[in-house]
Amino acid sequence: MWVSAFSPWEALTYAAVALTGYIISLCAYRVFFHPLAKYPGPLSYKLSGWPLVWQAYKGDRHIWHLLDHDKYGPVVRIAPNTLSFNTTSAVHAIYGTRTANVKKGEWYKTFDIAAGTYSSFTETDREKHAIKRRWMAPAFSTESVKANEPLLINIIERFCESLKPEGDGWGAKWNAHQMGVYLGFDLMGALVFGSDFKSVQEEGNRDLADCVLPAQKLLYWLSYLPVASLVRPFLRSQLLEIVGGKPVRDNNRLIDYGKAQVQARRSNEDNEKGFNDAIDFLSKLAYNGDKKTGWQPSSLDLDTESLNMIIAGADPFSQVFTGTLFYLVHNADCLKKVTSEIRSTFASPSEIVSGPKMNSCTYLHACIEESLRRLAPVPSHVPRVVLPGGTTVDGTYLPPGTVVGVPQYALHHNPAYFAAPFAFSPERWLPSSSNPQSAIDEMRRAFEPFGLGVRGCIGKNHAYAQLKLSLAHFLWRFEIRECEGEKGVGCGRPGLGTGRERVDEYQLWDALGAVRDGPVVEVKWAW
Ligand code: HEM
Repeated sequence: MWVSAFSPWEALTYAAVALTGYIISLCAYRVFFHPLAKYPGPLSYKLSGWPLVWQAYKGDRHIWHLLDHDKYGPVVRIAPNTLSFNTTSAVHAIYGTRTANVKKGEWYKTFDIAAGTYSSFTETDREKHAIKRRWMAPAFSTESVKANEPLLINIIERFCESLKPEGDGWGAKWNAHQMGVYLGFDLMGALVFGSDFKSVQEEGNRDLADCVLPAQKLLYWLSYLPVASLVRPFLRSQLLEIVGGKPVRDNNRLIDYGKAQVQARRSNEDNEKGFNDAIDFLSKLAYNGDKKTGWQPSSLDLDTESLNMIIAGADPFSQVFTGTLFYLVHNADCLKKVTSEIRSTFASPSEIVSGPKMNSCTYLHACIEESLRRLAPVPSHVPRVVLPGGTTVDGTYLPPGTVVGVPQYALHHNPAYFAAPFAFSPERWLPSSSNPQSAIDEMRRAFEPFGLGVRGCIGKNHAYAQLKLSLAHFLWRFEIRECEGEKGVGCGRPGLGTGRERVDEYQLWDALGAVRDGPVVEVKWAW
């Protein structure tokens, strides 16, 4: 009866009016009455989360964070419910304190769920995460780093061997980004699975290593979709393989490789009886649980964690290894200093191991720190959600449900903390009469390439060991230069996009890690 009071046309008109009214009220609420209404930011960010999706899709989020902080100040509203801070006090309040009333939120849930469950990286429940972190700690201890070192050195030496030119002159050109990806994957394959991928040496073996970045890029922008929760259940489906294409298939291939490895461990009786002395992470994790609670990992936990470790470990390593080479070939003085330090410290490659001699290479360490600062390997805001009861950041109360974060790239280039922030200057990390230790300590508070606190990087010790060993072995053996005729690959340039004009800056396209290219280099045996 009631329905017949309206013609279809009238019903459609009323529905359109109601929808328009709803959208106008929502916009007005978000701009004028929302609890975050007082914070500055572009109008488009206040109205909707779609600008973030677009920035994530384009890989430019970190650049927009930096530009927005330059324009609007230390706190910017980057989405209706999200604030970005650019201060040391905020980074410690949000990530660094065990008592911070925040947790990882829904955003993380898209990443490795296709493998079956949440990993230590994506688990949002604080208790469950603490269990996983205790379970994984032995694999990431200092002893474990030392025990794995011969394995890593073997892979690094093979990497150097495969780059060695035939004669005394300069060898064939190679793309440092690509070779860095293969080295990173080979190192992590050995650590996580005990596998010898040989992706550096054999082109036919590069299939899996080539999967990491495209898969990460896809998951990154998908995770920002306002409808991400609707997409998640389909991540492992054939439908998404058709719609998402190669990146989805790549992600699934990585998962399948991990699953096969887990199954091999699970069906190995020696392993089960504890007879296997393999030191790879998976062997360590497969038959150990959390001693405190008695929790034991399921096969799904292992599938997911192995995927997580290979991605979380391989890509940032490659990024920093290649990025350091980029900044060294573009800064001849730094290259000269670091090579002479390495060659005068170690008499031969067989001496290049972790220990007092490596620790004495302070310039090498400073070059790595400076690359970590410039690259900011996880360059954008990684979000935390405020829990019931709210929290206070930089003197302002934030209500429960607010999403907060500090973008690494913006913080690492904040002139309030780093003088000449776009200069590559390892010297800033070394004490001298004009650079007292107290100033370095203060600067270090704004330096967070591995994150901070309970959700900070569990692989930090492994990462430093891998970076130092790889760079020291490589630079001991080789002279390196950018290839004539291929100069500028990886550099910024006018016309490349907003914020990408600096010619001496290694360009990253943010994908939680980062897509990048070059430099194209050639090497010569140094001895
Ligand atoms: C240069 C190398 C590396 C950098 C810059 C880096 C950076 C980071 C950052 C910033 C986070 C926190 C992310 C967040 O809050 O969302 C993180 C977490 C993590 N990283 Fe790394 N990482 C590196 C190497 C590694 C390696 C080698 C491994 C494994 C062997 C690893 C495993 C992990 C794991 C498992 C987490 C999650 C920790 C948790 O939430 O408990 N990372 N990493």
